[in-house]
Amino acid sequence: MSATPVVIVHRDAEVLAQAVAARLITRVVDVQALRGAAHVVLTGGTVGTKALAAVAASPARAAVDWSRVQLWWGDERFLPTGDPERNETQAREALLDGLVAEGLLPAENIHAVPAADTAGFTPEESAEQYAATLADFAREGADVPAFDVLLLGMGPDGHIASLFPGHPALYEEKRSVVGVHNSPKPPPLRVSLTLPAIQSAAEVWVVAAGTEKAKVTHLALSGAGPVQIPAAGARGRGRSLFLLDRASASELPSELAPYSLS
Ligand SMILES: O=C(O)[C@H](O)[C@@H](O)[C@H](O)[C@H](O)COP(=O)(O)O
Repeated sequence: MSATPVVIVHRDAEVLAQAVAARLITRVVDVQALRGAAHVVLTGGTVGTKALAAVAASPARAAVDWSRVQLWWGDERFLPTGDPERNETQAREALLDGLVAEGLLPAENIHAVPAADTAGFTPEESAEQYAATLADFAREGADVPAFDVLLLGMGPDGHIASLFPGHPALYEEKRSVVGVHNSPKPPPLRVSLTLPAIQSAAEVWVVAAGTEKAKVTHLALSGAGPVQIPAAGARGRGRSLFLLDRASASELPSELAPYSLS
């Protein structure tokens, strides 16, 4: 796990989304120049979805070889296929369906978490199926693919993916994916990558905006434990980034974001 996250603060949520999009395109282009294929883990939430829309609108997206990008999700809301509240549906609308329609992204590169109408009746069944698909693409000896970049939104309580403060999923050490019940953020049933799966990624980027995230951003960056503040466990093997707007960074002491705050 990488040590100290790098904090980058942008003027507002709009600029943040544009900057995340530019950074994502560049990261995928760099990975593809080295290895050809890239594994990208998407997030639900406002900034994450806005960033995908910004990728869709960017002429630089043509620099990516989408046929060699495998797309995953860090978590999913356990709802039927096509439900507008599914993270998959929102990402498809923002970016993925357009890329597929243009013939750039093969539909089979989109690895959605199995929906409530296809996975049987429980989030656990969906989690098991998703874990099996991840394992199919894993490197030898691992249970998930070598994620090149893993995006995470962050809730005002410090949750990332569908890992909520104090929930049993945070203690999971073996499985890569778990079913989640009683989520405080609707809907109550969800499916989530676990911390070990998240922390196996080469790069983990937390994207957050708004004053309601300011307190928890500070806690996540100042030594809190991941059971109390899951975002404190948002660390990649190589690099961890907190990509923020000024509002969410407003309670950070200047030593945590020395150059970006105005
Ligand atoms: O399915 C979800 O709801 C998430 O993936 C969740 O972890 C989200 O990313 C955060 O709650 C931030 O969401 P906002 O950016 O909308 O606050």
